[in-house]
Amino acid sequence: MSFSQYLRKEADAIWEASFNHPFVKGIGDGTLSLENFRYYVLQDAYYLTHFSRVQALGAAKATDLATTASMAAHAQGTNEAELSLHENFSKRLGITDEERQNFKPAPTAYAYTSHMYRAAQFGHLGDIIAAILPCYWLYYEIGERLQECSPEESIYKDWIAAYGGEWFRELVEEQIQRLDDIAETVTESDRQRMKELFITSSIYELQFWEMAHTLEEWPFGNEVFQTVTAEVGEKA
Ligand SMILES: Cc1ncc(C[n+]2csc(CCO)c2C)c(N)n1
Repeated sequence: MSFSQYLRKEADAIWEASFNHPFVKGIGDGTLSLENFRYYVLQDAYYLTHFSRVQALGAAKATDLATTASMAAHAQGTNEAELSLHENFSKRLGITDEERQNFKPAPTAYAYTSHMYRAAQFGHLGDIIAAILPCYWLYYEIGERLQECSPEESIYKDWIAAYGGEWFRELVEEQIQRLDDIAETVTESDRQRMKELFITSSIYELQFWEMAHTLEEWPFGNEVFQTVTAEVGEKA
């Protein structure tokens, strides 16, 4: 069994919980409220900004030029593909620039992106791929599972179409192959760490749906977050 297949198996119960989460089910059957989806879109735009930076850190950590170029292309792709999807949704959902400027990430969005930066800070390219692969792969499997669904809400139809598409499968397969190639050349303790990063990201993916389902907020209010961001010079 390949390393990626092994990780997929180990994460199966967590992924099943994502497939069955009311937010995901609600996209499929169209019962998800637009208030929750709107909240998700705002949090996800924040997530994607940082995801793209982590991909770029992967480009910097690669040890051959072809991989550097490919990871950089992925970082650019996140901006083009994902954020253009978001721009489209934002217009349709009436999200204003002011709302974006005053936006504060919820605890889970902050924790998930922090987890990916941790992999990038302390790990090698294999750690970064292990931490970001569930984002690609889980969304692809969700897209596949929802292909047959035809929710009345056209925003949800477009969301399903985006992740079930062929262009997306190629991106996912490329990153799976990269993970398996790296896994063959590293030590057992490296593989153990990569597994933990993959599982942790899988759990955060599940928590991300839950965050949007519950419209999660910071205890004591979002103002607390202004102090956190001021400390680390956060701009995004
Ligand atoms: C929380 C969260 N997780 C995964 C994705 C999906 N995604 C984000 S970047 C990327 C790779 C390039 O498209 C993919 C598949 C998302 N949007 N939000």
